[in-house]
Amino acid sequence: MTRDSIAVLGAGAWGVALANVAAQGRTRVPLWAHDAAHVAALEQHRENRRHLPGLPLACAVTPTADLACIRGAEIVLAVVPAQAMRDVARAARPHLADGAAFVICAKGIERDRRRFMSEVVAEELPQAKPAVLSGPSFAADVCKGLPTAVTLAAQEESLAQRLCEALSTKTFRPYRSTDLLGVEIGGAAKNVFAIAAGMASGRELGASAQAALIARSFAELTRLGRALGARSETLMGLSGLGDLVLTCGSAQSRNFAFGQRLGRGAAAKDASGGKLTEGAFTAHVLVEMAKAAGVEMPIAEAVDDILAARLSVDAAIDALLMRPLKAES
Ligand SMILES: NC(=O)C1=CN([C@@H]2O[C@H](COP(=O)(O)OP(=O)(O)OC[C@H]3O[C@@H](n4cnc5c(N)ncnc54)[C@H](OP(=O)(O)O)[C@@H]3O)[C@@H](O)[C@H]2O)C=CC1
Ligand SMILES: O=C(CO)COP(=O)(O)O
Repeated sequence: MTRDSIAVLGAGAWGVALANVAAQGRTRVPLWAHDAAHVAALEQHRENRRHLPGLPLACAVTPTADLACIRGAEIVLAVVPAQAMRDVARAARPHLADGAAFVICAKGIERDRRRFMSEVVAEELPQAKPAVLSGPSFAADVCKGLPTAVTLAAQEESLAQRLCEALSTKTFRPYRSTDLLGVEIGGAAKNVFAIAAGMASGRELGASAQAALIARSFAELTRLGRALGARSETLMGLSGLGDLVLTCGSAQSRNFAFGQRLGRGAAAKDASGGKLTEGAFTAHVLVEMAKAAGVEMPIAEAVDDILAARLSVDAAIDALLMRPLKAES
């Protein structure tokens, strides 16, 4: 049986990790990067020294700066930062085959137009079948072949199943879903909550506070997800609770590490360490969406207020602790 052909857009840490997954059982996996110098470096070193040092590209992975590399691909994995997804999807439009699966692997919400990634793809790539891959999965873990499970959602269950088959390996295990929005909400929101968890760690608030923050973050995520039509089992699954627990509990997460630096007193503009922190881009639009849906998200709001310098970390902690006592929900 021939396997579906796969091309990957975006050659950062996650793009490389997923290209290596796709390379298993395939002889050629194009890996597109927007920067020709980056492509030359990938070809020369056979690794991404900036974003994923020490973890080599699989032999079948072919770096290229030519977007036409997606021509003929049955599955395209879109692994660029969320705020770049629209431009990349638009540029991909003339090259993408009719009916190809366009799998969103970014975790975030478009700030300017307040759109989920699946909405961006629907607007820019009418010929594509959108899908979403998300869940607890650090790129380095996946590249090292450590066991990982994710959710892979498409509108048609048969497509979700086909995508799971195309991407599963001995150690990378996708579970299928048809709840695209639920998967997207979990992936986008957990990055914002990971910043909050990192701040608590940076302020040394203790393990009890850390657990409370994760549980109350999950309550916020669930409230918003339900209001927007996500399914409970999705929110409680790998892409919701699973990724929230991973990202809020590990300094391996860039969002958590960013929050930790904020908690230790760094200014927001200096706290990323030069790394992509999707939660910082998503916090405000997430809060706006919650307000529009009439959903309370005090932890997400605190993160947004701190990032916009409307509130200090200590004032945000005090404000959260002084909220009126209420029933747990
Ligand atoms: N890393 C991980 O473990 C995981 C990441 N993700 C998600 O995957 C997405 C990508 O993250 P990740 O790969 O880790 O990030 P990285 O920062 O490692 O890589 C991002 C890549 O995208 C490139 N890029 C930046 N702007 C554009 C643009 N306008 N057009 C095309 N390419 C661009 C960057 O190039 P340059 O270096 O030139 O800026 C870089 O190669 C994020 O949404 C993240 O949340 C999801 C699961 C796991
Ligand atoms: O999404 C991730 C793990 O599932 C990666 O998290 P960070 O972007 O915070 O590093």
